[in-house]
Amino acid sequence: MSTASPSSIIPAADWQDHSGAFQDVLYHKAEGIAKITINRPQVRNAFRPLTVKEMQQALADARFDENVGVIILTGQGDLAFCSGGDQRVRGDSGYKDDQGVHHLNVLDLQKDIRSCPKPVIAMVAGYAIGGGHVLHLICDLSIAAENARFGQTGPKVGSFDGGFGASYMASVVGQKKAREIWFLCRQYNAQEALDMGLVNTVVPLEQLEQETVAWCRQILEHSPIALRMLKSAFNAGTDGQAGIQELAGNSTMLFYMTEEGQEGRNAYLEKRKPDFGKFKRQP
Ligand SMILES: CC(C)(COP(=O)(O)OP(=O)(O)OC[C@H]1O[C@@H](n2cnc3c(N)ncnc32)[C@H](O)[C@@H]1OP(=O)(O)O)[C@@H](O)C(=O)NCCC(=O)NCCSC(=O)CCC(=O)c1ccccc1C(=O)O
Repeated sequence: MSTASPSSIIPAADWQDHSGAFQDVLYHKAEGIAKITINRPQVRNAFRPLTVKEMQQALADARFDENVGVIILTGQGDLAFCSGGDQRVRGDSGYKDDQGVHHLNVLDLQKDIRSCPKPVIAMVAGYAIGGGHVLHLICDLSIAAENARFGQTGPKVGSFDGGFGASYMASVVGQKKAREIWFLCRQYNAQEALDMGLVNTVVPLEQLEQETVAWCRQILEHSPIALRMLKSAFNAGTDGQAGIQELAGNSTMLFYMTEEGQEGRNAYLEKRKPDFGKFKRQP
């Protein structure tokens, strides 16, 4: 079983361990909150293909667990949220797994986070750099500790994220700032990140989880369907056809839940003509 290294962040919930056989990830649940923690502090929580695969598995579990309403994504320890792809296993066309197969599977994880119908909150202590910065960026909310530092390194290390990392970043911080972040590869402190709208709030390191869990508890008081619709509505504006598909899929789900939608199914199964005449045409 995975173990956690010491941290000065005060635990804020009675977390139950669901890490199972995960090697690179810790996975906990409490009070309707799922917490996915990248557990590779020795490399500032850089991800390798296995890390990403386990994060996808944990995220899928959280998505399909009816008792979970909100998901926290974080990194183990005080020093880093995530420092991006593990450069030690970077091959010539992606990141190598134990079999030597090359992956860029963090792109799949990004899509999973965007399309998860539950709010995903990045809880950031220390560095969120490179692909790690993109991970926090694409979360619905980001809560930063005072020691958080943000930035891209792609053009320095021979990489770039031309997907969410470019266009979605520009929609969050503006075109000029996004180009500055990528072209100059500077690091930004938590206050600077707050000022440019990259994070929602900044708190002392020790209080990071308390604040994040307080936000989760407040979200959990609210309508799951309203939250789901809002997330997909926000994504529809930024995530292209995939974003529109999510919003449309949620509309279909809501229609299935109506008597009118069910009349079509029932009529088919009962081999009769559907009676849609009994339903009002709303103005
Ligand atoms: C994060 C740092 C700024 C932290 O600095 P510091 O606190 O001084 O610690 P260090 O002494 O540098 O690091 C400690 C220890 O960790 C190792 N380490 C840190 N980061 C990595 C890493 N990313 N890979 C491998 N190892 C790492 C470091 O070497 C040290 O080990 P020792 O054994 O003690 O030497 C600083 O560490 C730093 O700048 N790190 C590198 C950041 C970086 O450039 N990351 C990669 C960016 S590229 C990327 O993430 C691509 C991701 C991707 O898969 C992708 C693919 C396709 C499209 C888009 C993407 C995408 O961007 O998402």
